[in-house]
Amino acid sequence: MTRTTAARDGAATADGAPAVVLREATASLGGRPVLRGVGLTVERGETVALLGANGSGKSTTIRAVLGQVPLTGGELELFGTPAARFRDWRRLGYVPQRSTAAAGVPATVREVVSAGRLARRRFRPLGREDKAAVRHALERVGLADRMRDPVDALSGGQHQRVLIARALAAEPELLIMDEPLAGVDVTSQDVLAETLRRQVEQGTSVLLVLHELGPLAPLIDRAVVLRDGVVERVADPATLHDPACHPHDSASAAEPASKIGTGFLS
Ligand SMILES: Nc1ncnc2c1ncn2[C@@H]1O[C@H](COP(=O)(O)OP(=O)(O)OP(=O)(O)O)[C@@H](O)[C@H]1O
Repeated sequence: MTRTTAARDGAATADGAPAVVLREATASLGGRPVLRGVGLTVERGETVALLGANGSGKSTTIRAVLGQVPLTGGELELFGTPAARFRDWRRLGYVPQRSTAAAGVPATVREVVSAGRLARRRFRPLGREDKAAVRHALERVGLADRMRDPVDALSGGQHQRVLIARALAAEPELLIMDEPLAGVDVTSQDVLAETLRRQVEQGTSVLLVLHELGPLAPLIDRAVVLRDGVVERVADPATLHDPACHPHDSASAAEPASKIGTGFLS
């Protein structure tokens, strides 16, 4: 069964509403409008990339989906429920930008990943099933052998893998990631791509902010390109390397389209 078919079949189940529907969403930060009418849908089982230049509103959009930035207008629905009534936040997993998470925290790899399971347990002690989920998540990202190490002893790419394992340990139905490849070497990028591919195969919906498509390109179902807080374009994966997808990328204006395959809006 193809991923698309799986998603379609998922949509036929009782709980088949899209993972995310954002309609005409507006939001302000520091008194300034940052989102100016963003529309975005992530169907069940779909992987959607948010692209756009620096400051276009990508992180703010996903923070709005996570309920961290209040909407001043428009609508947000999660799994078919208006955000104001949505309580099942454990269905969402979040991988923040690396620089903002777990830096300087005196914790082991296992403790950080276990934290991803705690919300699901409503902060009761972890049971056998939880511990197995933590180990499984660490195996997924190739760090099972480092679980007793302090997170501060890891490289940047390994650190990123820990944050992804933390989100995976909660077994989310929707995984939201903010620039998961930023500052990550090619080997770790490949590990992350493989981890994500297996997750998507199991039906997880994914919304992620990217600057570089890199090894994640084959996983992307749709790319939503933001500009100045509005959706400038929704691109089909087949056109992702089309220079028209990123008209504000100075490199794309200067180089032939065939050279743009390795980067996107960067
Ligand atoms: N806490 C804040 N207070 C005020 N303005 C903010 C705040 N956070 C972000 N902004 C502004 O909101 C706009 C959108 O920021 P956002 O982080 O969503 O952009 P982005 O597309 O994710 O950018 P980047 O690619 O640089 O990460 C920017 O102009 C930014 O300066």
